[in-house]
Amino acid sequence: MEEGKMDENEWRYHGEGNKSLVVAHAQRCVVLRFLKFPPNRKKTSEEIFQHLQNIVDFGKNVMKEFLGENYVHCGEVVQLPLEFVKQLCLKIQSERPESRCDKDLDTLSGYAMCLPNLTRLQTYRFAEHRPILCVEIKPKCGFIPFSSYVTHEMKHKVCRYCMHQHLKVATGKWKQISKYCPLDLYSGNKQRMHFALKSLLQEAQNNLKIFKNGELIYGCGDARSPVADWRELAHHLKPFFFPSNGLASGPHCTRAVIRELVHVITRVLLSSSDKGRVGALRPGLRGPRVCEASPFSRSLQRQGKNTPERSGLPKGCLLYKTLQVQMLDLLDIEGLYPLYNRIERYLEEFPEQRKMLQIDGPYDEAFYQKLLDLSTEDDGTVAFALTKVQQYRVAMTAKDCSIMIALSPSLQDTSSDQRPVIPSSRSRLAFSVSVLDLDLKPYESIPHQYKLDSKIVNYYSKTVHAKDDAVVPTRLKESEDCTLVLHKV
Ligand SMILES: O=P(O)(O)O[C@@H]1[C@@H](OP(=O)(O)O)[C@H](OP(=O)(O)O)[C@H](O)[C@H](OP(=O)(O)O)[C@H]1OP(=O)(O)O
Ligand SMILES: Nc1ncnc2c1ncn2[C@@H]1O[C@H](COP(=O)(O)OP(=O)(O)OP(=O)(O)O)[C@@H](O)[C@H]1O
Repeated sequence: MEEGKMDENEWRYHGEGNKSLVVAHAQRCVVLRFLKFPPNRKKTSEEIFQHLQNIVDFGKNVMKEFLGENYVHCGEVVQLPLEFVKQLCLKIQSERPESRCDKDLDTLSGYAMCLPNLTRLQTYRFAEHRPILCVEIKPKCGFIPFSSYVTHEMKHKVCRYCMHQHLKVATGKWKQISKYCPLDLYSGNKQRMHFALKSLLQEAQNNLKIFKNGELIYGCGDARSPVADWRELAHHLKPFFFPSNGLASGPHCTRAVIRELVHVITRVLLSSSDKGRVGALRPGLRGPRVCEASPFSRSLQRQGKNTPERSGLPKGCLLYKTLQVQMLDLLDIEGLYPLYNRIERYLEEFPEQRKMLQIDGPYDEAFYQKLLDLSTEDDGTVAFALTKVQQYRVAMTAKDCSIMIALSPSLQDTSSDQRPVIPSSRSRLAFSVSVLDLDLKPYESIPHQYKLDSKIVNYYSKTVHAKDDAVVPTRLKESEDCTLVLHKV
């Protein structure tokens, strides 16, 4: 990056989350990722540099090890001219969703991360004119806790995502409950995965975005005003998936194109890359494979089938690896919180030890090695508490990351396209899979997680489950066939 020649007009607003804002270069396949902070919570430039460097180091030394070289793009910290950042901030302000404007872009430090633009990933000499489709999925936590510290029985039956949905709707974050259940996506069972992906397409919330040639074409621009127009989406998808039923327009064509998308994404998600040392992580215990709140499993229950066919994920695929990292949450927040308190008490007595405990980094090889200790026998030491707390932070990071799938028509001549390909009705699609938002969750957020967990479960138990016993839930009427739920257009 030639910092002296930075021109804000060459960059455009790309997207943002709760903690960072991303701008994309108009021509080159790179993005800048800036940190965001609540107004008045200003950090020093040195603190911001260190925070960003920690993100890069954590990606390199921990997440690349767990998830594999090919899936993780760590980027680098760059220093930008302050005038450029100031002008850029002014330029993009009007494009920011209102719901994200409670935090301001950091314009004072001049530091940002420079990363490949994963929505336009051109790693292997793509022909410039070839369209690129990119599907971003934030799958969230894919397992039901198996820890014996769990006190709420409901947590052994219903997954956190499905419970949280009800609280989110009650607090106005989203308008309606999604039929998506992460356990369906992580099941490895194609039928369940198709159902999960269709559910995401029906109610994207912040779990699904689709980009075409780097532009957001589907999913949430603004968290509070999602648009779900399948006809328009199908129109965008036609260069990639010509409907196999031969129809060029109309609702049947739309549905056929969407179905193709779902099938291709499922195949890509099940594809494997052998890299990554996730073999080192074998939590062993597993909770139930099915969430009782998932409309898919409810539908099976009604048909008298209690558990769907076992499929399981192939060991090399990104979903499998991500799930293994999520399962580093061995004790659940209920078992973890007392250990956090043990560290807090220790730090009260020996505040100078914080650095030595590596709570705020460095996230180096030594930090990674300690994460591999999966023992759950508490010997009462601070060392044990620390290992479990750090594993929990890493697990929470994997529960909140996103998966980016880039698809592009492949040339017939395979020698010029080294990426793996997947057949579709229109052409063969070269694809790449990456993971993003791998910022280690802060130590300080543990008390918040503890409170939130209890709030989610209590709300679900008191309101939803009580009602559930009495009446059939509105989200799943008897007539609904879960395997074929398609949005009417
Ligand atoms: O707690 P959750 O499950 O609601 O997850 C938060 C996300 O909400 P979601 O459930 O995806 O709607 C939340 O996403 P949104 O800002 O709501 O889009 C953030 O990703 C948040 O992470 P952080 O505090 O920014 O590091 C996430 O918080 P963490 O719990 O991952 O720290
Ligand atoms: N390298 C990248 N290439 C393309 N798009 C990206 C890249 N990194 C981030 N984005 C886009 O920017 C959005 C926000 O980025 P990111 O998820 O890192 O923000 P965040 O604030 O850390 O998220 P969260 O709300 O989960 O804390 C992503 O959802 C994605 O659409």
